[in-house]
Amino acid sequence: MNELELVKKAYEAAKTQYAALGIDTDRALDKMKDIVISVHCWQTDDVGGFETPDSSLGGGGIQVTGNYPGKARSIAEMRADLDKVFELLPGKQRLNLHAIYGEFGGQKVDRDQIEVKHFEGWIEWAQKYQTGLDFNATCFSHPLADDGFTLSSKNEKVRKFWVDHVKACRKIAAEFGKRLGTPSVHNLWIPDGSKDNPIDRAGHRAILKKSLDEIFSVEYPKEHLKDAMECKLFGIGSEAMVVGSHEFYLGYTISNNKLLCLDNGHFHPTEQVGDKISAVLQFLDEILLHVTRGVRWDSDHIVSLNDEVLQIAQEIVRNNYQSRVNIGLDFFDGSVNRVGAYLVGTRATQQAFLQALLEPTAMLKELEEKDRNFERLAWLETMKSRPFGAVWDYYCLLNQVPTGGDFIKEVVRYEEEVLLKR
Ligand SMILES: C[C@H](O)[C@H](O)[C@@H](O)C(=O)CO
Ligand SMILES: [Mn+2]
Repeated sequence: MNELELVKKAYEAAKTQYAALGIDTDRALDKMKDIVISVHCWQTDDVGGFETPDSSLGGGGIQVTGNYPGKARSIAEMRADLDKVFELLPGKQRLNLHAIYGEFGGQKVDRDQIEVKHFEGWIEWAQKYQTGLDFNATCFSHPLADDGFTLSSKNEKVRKFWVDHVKACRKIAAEFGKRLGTPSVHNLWIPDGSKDNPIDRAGHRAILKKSLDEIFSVEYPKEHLKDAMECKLFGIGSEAMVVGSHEFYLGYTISNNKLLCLDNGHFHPTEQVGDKISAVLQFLDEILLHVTRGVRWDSDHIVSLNDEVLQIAQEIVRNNYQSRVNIGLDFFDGSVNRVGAYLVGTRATQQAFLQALLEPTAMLKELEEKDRNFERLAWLETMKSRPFGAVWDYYCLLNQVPTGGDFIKEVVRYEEEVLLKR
């Protein structure tokens, strides 16, 4: 029997096993179409950007470690890597850009001056894939971010510069949405915070609120632009206070009908974003997720199929929140093959959703409502050993991408032929 036949045969057996639990595997596979992941561009080059030839991530409380060969050194190399990633991922995904990835033609274009013309190449790239683009202001790796405050700065020149930058970014994102026919999510994360206990937390938060009000005074149609803001507990150098904390942005997004971005590396390690989704969606129309893997801190490790990610997927699927949750990724590991990093992390996220779709939710809920909680737990444990892998492989087969571990040899081949020659 060849590999193709094996995958099909295993799927048929799995389909029968799941059907016995009331789960329609074909329907689950069809529902995977609603799980569109916004793949972040910044794993290709360790969040360096291409504003100048020597650009690198600087400050902002985030860090890339590792010096594995093959980092993208230009937008052309970045697109080649992303093409490889999109070629090997099942389903149709989106791309998430940062402002530092414009094509500036060797000119110094400061952040408050960027325009849609610098991103035409990305619009073309997205048109080729018939997909959407999301966007992020880049309020770090810049001399005017060096003292730790941007939109909440008490220095009016600094504050104004960043207000203008974010305004420019929203304009670009709205144009993406308009031209590509799918709203662009613009996410705002700022590094503002303080290493030691500040006296005037309130002052900085009032300034941030004022800056946001100024930024959002320019309105765009919802079909073109969705505005998200990303909260954080602490960063390196902002251990004592982050201005844009969870409470701050939760309040702001609820009051202003915006999207809250929940990055699962941005909370105390015992807090679960999976638990927060149904809480905040009682008050917000939509949210954005940054799916990542924090190891002891907000370390942005490559996503793996762990309980945390599974809980996020389960909460979305169980509550049918697919249309209200925008799924983004946020990891950057410079210590391994970066194309491989994307494939492991994105596929793990997709697998979490497929597992969630293969759950007998109605039966589990009924057990819970009857207080039969031993049975609820026993079924949850039993589901872990159901033949999920056979359904995943079949999903890959349907999408004409490698099944099982076959993507690994393709990544290794690309490394030998392309990445190691850089
Ligand atoms: C590069 C991203 O904007 C950044 O990782 C942000 O989303 C974040 O999570 C900062 O900690
Ligand atoms: Mn993030």
